[in-house]
Amino acid sequence: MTAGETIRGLLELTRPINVVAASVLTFIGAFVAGGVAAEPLSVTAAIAATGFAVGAGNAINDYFDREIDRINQPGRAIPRGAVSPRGALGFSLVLFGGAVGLAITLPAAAIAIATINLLALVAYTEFFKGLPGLGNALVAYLVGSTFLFGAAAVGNMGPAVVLFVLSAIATLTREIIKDVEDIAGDREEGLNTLPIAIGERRALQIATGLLIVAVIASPIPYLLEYFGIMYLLVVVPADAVMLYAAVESFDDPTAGQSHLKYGMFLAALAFIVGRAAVTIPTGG
Ligand SMILES: CC(C)=CCC/C(C)=C/CC/C(C)=C/CC/C(C)=C/COC[C@H](O)COP(=O)(O)O
Ligand SMILES: CC(C)=CCC/C(C)=C/CC/C(C)=C/CC/C(C)=C/COP(=O)(O)OP(=O)(O)O
Ligand SMILES: [Mg+2]
Repeated sequence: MTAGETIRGLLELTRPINVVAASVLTFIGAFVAGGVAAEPLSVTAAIAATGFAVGAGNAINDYFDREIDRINQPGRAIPRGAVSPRGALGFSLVLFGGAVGLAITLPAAAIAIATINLLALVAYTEFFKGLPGLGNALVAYLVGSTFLFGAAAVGNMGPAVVLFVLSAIATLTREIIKDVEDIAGDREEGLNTLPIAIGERRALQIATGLLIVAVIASPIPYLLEYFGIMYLLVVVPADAVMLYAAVESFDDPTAGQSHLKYGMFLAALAFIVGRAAVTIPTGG
């Protein structure tokens, strides 16, 4: 294995797209709280802390999942031999250290969220992933919490709560679909995920029902005047993509979970566009 292949493998472990996406969500949390200009250093530290934390969480997940991934995802960095298990674990611990070093510079509420999240990231794969729905709910909380984390960094968490709920529900839907996709390896490893516990079709029905709730609730940020009409013009297509992806997952969970992620990214863009177009003063 060359040094270049190892470095590429380490980068892959972080899942850079997720690192960037989650960091953007943290920025959005601070942005909708109206505090980016007032607290640029805190916002920067929060964004960087999120990036380190997500990279660390993904890397340690692949470390703990290395046997499952030999079945489910043999092309990943550890199963294909680009990074050793010990190397992946050590890399994740360095990234966790970076997240802690940045998070402790933030206000108390942000430190509290980061502490909960960092502990959850370490505990997820070993203790929660194999519990029907609980592991999915924990990842959903983690994704949603990025909005709260960014808002807490600037001291105004109100507007971020709605974004927390919408993104957590959509993520819960996607996590259930991903468990349907991974059912073979998860069953081999004795994990009791939701599709294994209640059946694939029932799990997909629950996932789709949850997403419908989130889609119905998606106009709320506009109705609460957090976002302007531009938000609706972008979130409605995002809702359509997410609903299509959920229905698609009944026949093709791999395509469904992938397209659902695109819809979620478009919804995140709707949050940015919706807020940017608004001059409504934020409270607090
Ligand atoms: C109805 C409505 C308006 C919903 C809002 C949807 C929204 C904005 C969701 C945010 C989702 C997002 C952009 C998450 C960032 C990426 C991330 C950290 C995802 C969590 O990763 C866990 C996942 O299991 C990793 O697997 P994979 O994505 O396949 O690498
Ligand atoms: C705001 C702070 C301090 C932290 C944010 C933490 C966030 C947003 C985490 C996002 C969710 C995440 C990266 C979870 C890590 C574990 C993970 C990758 C779960 C999903 O993995 P599996 O269920 O094993 O499925 P795959 O590995 O096949 O994707
Ligand atoms: Mg995994």
